[in-house]
Amino acid sequence: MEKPASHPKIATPRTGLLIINLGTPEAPTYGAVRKYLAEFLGDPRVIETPRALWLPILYGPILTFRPARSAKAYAKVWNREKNESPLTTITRSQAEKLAEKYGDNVLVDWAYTYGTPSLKEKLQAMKEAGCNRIVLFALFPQYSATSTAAAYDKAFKALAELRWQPAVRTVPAYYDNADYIAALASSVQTDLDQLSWKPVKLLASYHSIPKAYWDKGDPYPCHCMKTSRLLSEKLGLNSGYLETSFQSRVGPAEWVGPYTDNKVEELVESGVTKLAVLSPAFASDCLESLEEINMELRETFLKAGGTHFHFIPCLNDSDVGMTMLKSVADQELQGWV
Ligand SMILES: C=CC1=C(C)c2cc3[nH]c(cc4nc(cc5[nH]c(cc1n2)c(C)c5CCC(=O)O)C(CCC(=O)O)=C4C)c(C)c3C=C
Ligand SMILES: [Fe+2]
Ligand SMILES: [Fe+2]
Repeated sequence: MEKPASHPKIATPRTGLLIINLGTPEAPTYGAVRKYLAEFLGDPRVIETPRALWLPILYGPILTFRPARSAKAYAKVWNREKNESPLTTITRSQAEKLAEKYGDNVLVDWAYTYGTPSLKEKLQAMKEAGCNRIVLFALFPQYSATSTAAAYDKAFKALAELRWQPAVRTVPAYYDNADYIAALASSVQTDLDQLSWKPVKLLASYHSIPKAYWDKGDPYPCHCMKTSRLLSEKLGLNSGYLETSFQSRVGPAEWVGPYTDNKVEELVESGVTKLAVLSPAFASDCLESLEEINMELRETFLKAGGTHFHFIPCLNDSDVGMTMLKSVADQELQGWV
């Protein structure tokens, strides 16, 4: 048999853990947001409309008008000190804290489905660092084709370009994982204990998806409902104290409801003046929690007649959050470390 001209380099074998978040623009500017939205909204996992119909709309009105509006929103929450999006600050910190927890046993890194650092560059770097086994961990607690599958699809596309692929495992959604529910419950309890007032209601607001995707079998809304139910049970709340709603809808089509802004107005009408809101669909605070909930929704609630509003931050890089993320990752690392 003919031998190759030279053998491929063989690094010391290692196991890698790549945490994946959605992605974010590189600057709160029209150009940077346009670039980010073009990649994100160009993904058929996110917008399923046939390309021939969707692309003229995307590259016409959407990418002409939306970047300005979104850039303004990003500017309100931008991390000025580090000149980066809050999603980047938090996701990086989550990866650093996981790396500390695993020490030399696992090479931990992070990447985005859309934008930079990309899955392609990080998978390539991990392979070059000797990772012959890689666990991909999409941080979305509830599964959706639009978030979880989109992330893993992008990773597999990058792997398809490698001649010598690592062995790969993917972390499943953890919407009902006991450690996730316990971490959420602990963060809610800690926050509520620090308030000088008691909320009349607790609202769990999840990012929505188009209703048609649910009708076609995306389990995301069911996962959200289950997270809410388990959280309510874990906290020992009276039935109906924790309500669930969906935010961040885009465009005129029907999305899964009830819509958070309508829900909040209804709550005020029914006499709820003190409200606490959490965002269990995000592992890390982002534009949708920091601006849409903590700024816009707060204003909606107060304008409608509410008196007290509190936003409970996402688990982020908190101690309970990091212990939970490690426990979820550990399940897929079994036998590899
Ligand atoms: C239009 C289709 C969209 C679907 C479907 C969708 C699903 C979805 N998104 C997240 C998580 C995040 N989305 C974020 C921002 C964001 N989402 C959309 C659209 C869809 N999302 C847009 C256009 C944007 C950008 C902001 C805007 O212009 O309004 C973010 C925040 C990112 C950040 O930079 O901070 C997150 C996180 C999930 C979990 C999900 C499905 C379950
Ligand atoms: Fe989104
Ligand atoms: Fe939004």
